Amino acid sequence: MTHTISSTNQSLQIKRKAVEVTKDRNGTDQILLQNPRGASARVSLHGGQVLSWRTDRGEELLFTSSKAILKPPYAVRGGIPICFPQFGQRGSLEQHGFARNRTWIIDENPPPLHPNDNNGKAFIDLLLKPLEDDLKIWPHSFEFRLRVYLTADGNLSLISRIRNINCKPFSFSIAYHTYFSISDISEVRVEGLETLDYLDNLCQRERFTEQGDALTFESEVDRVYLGSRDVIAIFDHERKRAFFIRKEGLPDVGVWNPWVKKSKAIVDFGDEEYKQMLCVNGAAVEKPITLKTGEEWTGRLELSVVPSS
Ligand SMILES: O=P(O)(O)OC[C@H]1O[C@@H](O)[C@H](O)[C@@H](O)[C@@H]1O
Repeated sequence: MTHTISSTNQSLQIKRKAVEVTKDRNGTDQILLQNPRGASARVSLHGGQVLSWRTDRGEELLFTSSKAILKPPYAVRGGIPICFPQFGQRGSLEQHGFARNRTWIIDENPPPLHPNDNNGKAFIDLLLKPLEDDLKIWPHSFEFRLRVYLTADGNLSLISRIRNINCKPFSFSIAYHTYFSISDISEVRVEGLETLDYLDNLCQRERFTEQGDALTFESEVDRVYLGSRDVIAIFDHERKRAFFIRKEGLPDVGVWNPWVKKSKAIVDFGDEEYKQMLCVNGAAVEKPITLKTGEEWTGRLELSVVPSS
């Protein structure tokens, strides 16, 4: 970052690099995205995981556990791990698939996206291809391209393109496992899921229908809401702000908070940290996505934060 004094009005101008690549303490590349107003996002090549998203006032919007294991191949408990090619335990793979545990690369020459998606400088393109060991447990040749993009307004956008590379049709599920930072789980409500059916992981995935006007929290929640609208909101009354989750190609929404007992059983999670985080995940779970040879799927998630009463 450089600081310069403008000769005309003597005001302090701060010039930031839109994209900077650094190394974390394990030697893994991390990419810092910054927009001209000072909002930022940090992405690791480990897991293609967004680790931080900050406002122009430097306020962190994503939760990371104080007990997170910052050593590959573990996924960091926080930020936005990507669950692919399996969400949860619905399949033969380890929970949430392997993409969050692999090293991605920077895609220097990605195929072009829709022009609007290039409208700015603060973005990075990542690429994951299967390793030989991955093909043994999931024998499908794919390319997973992920663009992480910080807009001029400070919104965080994730665009995924998954392609079948010349192999038999395959199916996958996917989720952006987003750990939102909140003031207190008892003070938040989620809107946009009312009247939807959901599968309850706490009751062997039994199907229920959401009855309330908005979702509030007073015990463990582990659900997948089915076929939701494309905008979901999380209102944080104490912090007087709301997150908006806009999604395309991701019909379902995972909602997870481990509450008291489960928190104590998770090694990389503090006993009391369930109060400060809520996972609301744009996902395609119930109906897996099938790609024939040469076909590509695109999914988008855009996160924004606004003041609210
Ligand atoms: O500990 P993991 O593998 O990151 O998973 C955390 C949670 O992720 C949620 O999405 C699942 O629905 C929960 O059942 C799970 O406990």
